[in-house]
Amino acid sequence: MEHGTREETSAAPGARPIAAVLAVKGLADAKTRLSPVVPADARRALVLAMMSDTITAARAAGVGDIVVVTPDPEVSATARRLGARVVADTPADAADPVTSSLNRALARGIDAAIGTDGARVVVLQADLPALRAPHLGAALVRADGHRQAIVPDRSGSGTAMLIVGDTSDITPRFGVGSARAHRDAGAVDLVADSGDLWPDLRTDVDTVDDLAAAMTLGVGRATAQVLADVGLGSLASTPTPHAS
Ligand SMILES: Nc1nc2c(ncn2[C@@H]2O[C@H](COP(=O)(O)OP(=O)(O)OP(=O)(O)O)[C@@H](O)[C@H]2O)c(=O)[nH]1
Ligand SMILES: C=C(OP(=O)(O)O)C(=O)O
Repeated sequence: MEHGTREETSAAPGARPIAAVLAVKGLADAKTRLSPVVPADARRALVLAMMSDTITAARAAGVGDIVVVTPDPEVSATARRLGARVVADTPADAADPVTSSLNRALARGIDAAIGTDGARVVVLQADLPALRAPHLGAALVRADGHRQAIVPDRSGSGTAMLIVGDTSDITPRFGVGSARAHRDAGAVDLVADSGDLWPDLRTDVDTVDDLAAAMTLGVGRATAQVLADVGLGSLASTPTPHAS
C-alpha cells in the first residue's frame, strides 16, 4: 500500500479533534549531524522532504489542522503547499535565556493550534520520514484521556511525539533527555511496556544511523526521491516495504 495515503487512515471515530504542531529551524543550520553523508544542498532538500512525508502521514491519520513553526521562508512555502498553517518563530525566541528556542517555538505553535475547536494537540518531530498513518492513529487513540502522553524516540531518551490532552498545561520539554523530562512532568509513556511498538513513529532522523534505520523501515515518497537524487540508496542494506 502507498506510504501515508488516505486509505491507511485509522483515526478513531468520535475522538476529540487533534491538531499537530511541528517545528523546523532555518534550513541553513539544519541536520548538521548528517553532513558526513549528505551535502549541504541535499540536506536542505531532505529536511523539506522529511517534513512533507511527516505531514502527509499525519493528514492520512486524520489530523486536520497542522501548524508548522519556523523562521524559514522555504519551509513556510512547503508547509503552506501542504495545507499547513505557518507560525513564525522570532529572534526573541532564540534570545530567551530560560527556555530553549525550540521549546519557545513549540509553545507558540501549540498556542496557535489550541485555538481551533478545543482540539487536543500533538507535537510531532518534523523528521519522521518513515511515519505510517495507522501507527500514528493508534498512538493518538491510546493517548486519548491522558493529560499528557509521549512516544519516546528509538534511543529512548528523546521524544518523538508529545500529546497534550489537557491544554491548560502546554509546556513542551524537548531537548536532551526530553523523554524523562516529559515523564517527570506527568506524561504517560505510551510504549513503556512494549518498547518495540511503532518503530516508524519512533525514528526521528538526526544521525546517519537514524537515517539508515528509517530507510530500513521504508521512507515516504518525498524523502525517497531526495535520497535517490543524491545516491544514498545504499545506506540501508535492504529497505523493507511496508506491511499494511
Ligand atoms: N522552529 C524552530 N525549530 C527548531 C529550533 N531548534 C530546533 N528546531 C527543530 O527541532 C528539531 C530538533 O532540532 P535539533 O536536533 O536541534 O536540530 P536538527 O536540525 O534536527 O539537527 P542538528 O543540526 O544535527 O543538531 C528539528 O526538526 C529542528 O528543525 C528553533 O529554534 N525553532
Ligand atoms: C529535541 C529532541 O530531539 P532531537 O533528537 O531531534 O534533537 C528531543 O527528542 O527532545
